[in-house]
Amino acid sequence: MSYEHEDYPEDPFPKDFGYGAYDQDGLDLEANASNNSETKPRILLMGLRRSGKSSIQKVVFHKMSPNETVFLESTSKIVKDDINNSSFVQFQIWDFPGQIDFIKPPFDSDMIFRGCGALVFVIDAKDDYIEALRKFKDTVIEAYKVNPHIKFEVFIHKVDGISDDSKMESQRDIHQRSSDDLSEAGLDQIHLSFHLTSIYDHSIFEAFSKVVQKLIPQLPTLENLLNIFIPNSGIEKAFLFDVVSKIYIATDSSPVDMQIYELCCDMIDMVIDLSSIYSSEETAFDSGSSSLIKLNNNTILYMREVNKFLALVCILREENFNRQGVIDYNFICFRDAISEVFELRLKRQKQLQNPDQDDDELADDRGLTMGGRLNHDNDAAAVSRAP
Ligand SMILES: Nc1nc2c(ncn2[C@@H]2O[C@H](COP(=O)(O)OP(=O)(O)OP(=O)(O)O)[C@@H](O)[C@H]2O)c(=O)[nH]1
Repeated sequence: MSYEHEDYPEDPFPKDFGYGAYDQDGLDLEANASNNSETKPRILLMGLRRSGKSSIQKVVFHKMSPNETVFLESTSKIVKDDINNSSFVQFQIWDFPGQIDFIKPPFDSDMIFRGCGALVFVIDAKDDYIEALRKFKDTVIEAYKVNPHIKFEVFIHKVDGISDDSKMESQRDIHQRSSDDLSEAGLDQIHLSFHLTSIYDHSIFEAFSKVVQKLIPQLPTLENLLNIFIPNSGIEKAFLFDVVSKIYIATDSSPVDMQIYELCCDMIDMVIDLSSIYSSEETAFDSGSSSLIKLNNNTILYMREVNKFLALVCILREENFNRQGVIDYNFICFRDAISEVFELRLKRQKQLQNPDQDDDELADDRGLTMGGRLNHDNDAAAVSRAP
């Protein structure tokens, strides 16, 4: 993970300065559009001042403790953060200062929104949100004009300490008002999702998981693999975690129970903490990493490393763990399938960067997609071959 700043000059709006048009080295980013980091999907964090944007980014991606965020200073420049946790989790987060007017020059909306995958708009639920909704509407209208494929994600934030009833009421009201505003503007068809979040619990990780998942083109394949793996292994639920950020990049199709998700996050924290104490390696998480926790309700949490960045955490009934051999065998099939998806993705990325690649290589890729073991049925067969 790297961290980049884009310093504002003395005058925040000099004529030749468009937001984001230049990186910290003064390079013209548009001219460098083929540069790898610039072709990564971009997640924009926008919202009014002090709504909690920087706190979210620091807590989720930089392991800052929520209490420390009270000391964060107001953001005065766009902060770009490159997230390179794994081949699946690769994007840039741009944290915008709350005081920026996202629609008026010199804000270069064309440049900002064109490469954007998701726009996270943070609304402080503890504050009066009418002004925030007005800004949200203006931002969506402008962003949609430039890029109709953007996913708009509203985080109704700081809901800690608010009763469940008030949370639901705020969500209903914000949903209603923003949908009305946008349909008035003729934008009924946009992709709009709402999440109740707080940095003081796991809701922010859950919400970010959903945002990131929508940017992973291989998500349906990963979900299919999990849907095949689980019933054949006597497992109730499984999450594929990005270990560094604790966001889950895929899960099977059964509903997500927040308490189970929190237990899985805690398990990952515990494994990483213990491994860093006892491991002499630079990376505490390696191919031998696995962990088993028996809960007092006859349930087991079982974690296995998938690769350096990904872990599979499964929840199953204690009696089903008697057949650990089956689970481990099926897990190896699952892990192999994931690495094939990885390879395919890398090939595709190379291809995008080098569109002149010859046709034979293209044909190879198509063969892998159609005939490789990632084919749903083939994998079912592979998994059910388990002893
Ligand atoms: N109670 C509560 N406070 C939060 C939460 N998230 C952030 N805060 C607090 O909100 C304040 C503002 O947070 P920032 O992250 O600086 O807000 P920002 O949107 O980046 O602000 P600007 O940089 O001015 O645009 C800080 O004191 C945080 O501790 C949350 O989930 N719950």
